[in-house]
Amino acid sequence: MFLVGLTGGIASGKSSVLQVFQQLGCALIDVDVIARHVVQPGYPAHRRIVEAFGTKVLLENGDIDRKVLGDLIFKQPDLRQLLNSITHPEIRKEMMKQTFKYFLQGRRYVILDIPLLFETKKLLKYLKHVIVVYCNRDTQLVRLMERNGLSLEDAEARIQAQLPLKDKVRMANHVLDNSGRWSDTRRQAILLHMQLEQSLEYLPLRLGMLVGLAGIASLLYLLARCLLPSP
Ligand SMILES: Nc1ncnc2c1ncn2[C@@H]1O[C@H](COP(=O)(O)OP(=O)(O)OP(=O)(O)O)[C@@H](O)[C@H]1O
Repeated sequence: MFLVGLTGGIASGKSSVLQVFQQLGCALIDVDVIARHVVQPGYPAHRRIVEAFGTKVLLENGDIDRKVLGDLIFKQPDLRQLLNSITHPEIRKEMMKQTFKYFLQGRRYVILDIPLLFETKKLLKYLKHVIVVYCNRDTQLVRLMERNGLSLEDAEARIQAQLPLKDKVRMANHVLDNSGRWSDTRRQAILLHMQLEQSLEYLPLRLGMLVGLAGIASLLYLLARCLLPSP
């Protein structure tokens, strides 16, 4: 099995593209979903966030108020770092669990949806391929304003807070251009899936695992022969 990162810019079309991969039956790990999961009440990250930021970041039902927390960290990088230091280790643990589950299922590749892959860089070393969902800046701006009901100024500020999409494109192995019609993007995603599914890059890890298991089985057999009395 090998890991494929999927990233892009805000409102560039990552979630839409992921839905195509999902419809094709691909194994997906959605880092945003995990990030929401690990801060639910009762989880260690929830307790540590309340200790660090106070009860003002809580909704009445005890959930984290993502809007309040998001506004807080958007303007203060040191608070963003503090939040990351609480949530990232928990997110990584859950990602490893899900990756292992897919490995046991015999999947050839797994797509990890990591919106800020190039900004944080932490997971890059584990990825065999990186897909960037690109769209030109004007299209991105319009889609973001429409989807989030933002003013031009606010939408620009949010795009500005991320690495420019053009730089991400330069660091990608595969670029899905989502500037045009959705049917074009969908076709690009299907072709890429076929290419990844046919790749033999899943073999080294699978063979390594088989060799490892065969080694352990032989060792157990030899041990049993030495330790058990012969008939
Ligand atoms: N090719 C397309 N044509 C028209 N609209 C599109 C196209 N692709 C995506 N959209 C729309 O653009 C918006 C942003 O797309 P999407 O939510 O998939 O982006 P995203 O990269 O996941 O965003 P974010 O990271 O901000 O959550 C959505 O409203 C989506 O319906």
